[in-house]
Amino acid sequence: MENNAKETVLSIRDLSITFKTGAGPVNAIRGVNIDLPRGTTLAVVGESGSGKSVTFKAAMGILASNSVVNSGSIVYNYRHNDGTPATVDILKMKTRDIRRHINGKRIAMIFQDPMTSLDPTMPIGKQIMEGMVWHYKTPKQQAWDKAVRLLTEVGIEEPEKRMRQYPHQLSGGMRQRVVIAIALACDPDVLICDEPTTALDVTIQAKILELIKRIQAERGISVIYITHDLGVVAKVADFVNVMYAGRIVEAGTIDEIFYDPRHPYTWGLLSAMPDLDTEDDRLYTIPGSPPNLLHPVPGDAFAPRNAYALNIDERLDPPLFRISETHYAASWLLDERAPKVEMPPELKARIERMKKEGI
Ligand SMILES: Nc1ncnc2c1ncn2[C@@H]1O[C@H](COP(=O)(O)OP(=O)(O)OP(=O)(O)O)[C@@H](O)[C@H]1O
Repeated sequence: MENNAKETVLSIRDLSITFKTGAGPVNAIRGVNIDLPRGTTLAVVGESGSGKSVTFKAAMGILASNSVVNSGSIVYNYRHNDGTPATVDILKMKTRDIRRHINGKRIAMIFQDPMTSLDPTMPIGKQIMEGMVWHYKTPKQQAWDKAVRLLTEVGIEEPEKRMRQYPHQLSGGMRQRVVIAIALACDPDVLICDEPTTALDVTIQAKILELIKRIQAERGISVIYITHDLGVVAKVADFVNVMYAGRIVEAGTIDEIFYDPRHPYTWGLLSAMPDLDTEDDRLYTIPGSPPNLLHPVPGDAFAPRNAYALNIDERLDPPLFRISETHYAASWLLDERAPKVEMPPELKARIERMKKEGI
């Protein structure tokens, strides 16, 4: 979690966001810290409603109009065209400027349902060219040629023909490839993928994950995956941040999170994951549901669902305890005064198996 400006492309600090609703303010993001090391893939994982999407929508200047950013910074380290390094706090920028200079140009986002991010009335080629023309005033022929190259890069055959087609003429997997081509059009250095494969069947899902992985390696870009699916995380991530009720509760490298998880919520997620080979054999489902963030959360938000909760959890939210330079978890179980608690034996056995066979 240490912030090294030289190596970190995106650094979110103390982010707090509230939504104004008829029922009162919803405290959706409650002090989030996330670092994205340059050239790596970071997965942000957690149940629905934990705040994964909202966090990164803030970085894109696309928060809903009833949102209020109470505090925090989103520091983005980039390079000008001539290679000189620059730093900007995105949260200090006007929304208009984020859309002009950041969104779709330096940081691009892919959403889960390609049908909602593609315009059904516009040919595919034009949709890929749009960003280049808007951000860089790229001449039309040049933009066309680049769009054809991008379609080839994302694995679409007969790209010239596809350029003139409409989204409904393509399969779901192809449409997601087009969405990726659009995201790459301005050569971003950060790609945010929000559940990019949930709408796809398993075989196509695997192909899209492979594609994003190849693009990440070839272009050397930094990638953020937002997902509730640890199976996806296992396939793509270098680093993992586990999110619960608007906070990061555990952060570490892929090996630290899968082989040495420390937070009972991470234990729950890993136990609830279907076996990576057999696709079934869930050990456990986390009981209950996340708290309603309309109300203040006293103490640790996970305590009511946590079989290992301590008395202190009801009163005080745990800080992030440091396990290694890259591994942190917010659980009072890590306090030196806490009783020694081990993860459930079934999970331990599963982890031992994963260690032997690879994640
Ligand atoms: N415009 C809004 N008005 C009120 N509440 C909102 C708004 N947008 C998001 N929220 C709330 O913020 C919280 C975080 O939502 P977010 O979409 O980031 O969750 P998520 O972890 O990405 O979940 P999912 O996987 O379902 O997308 C949720 O409780 C959600 O209801």
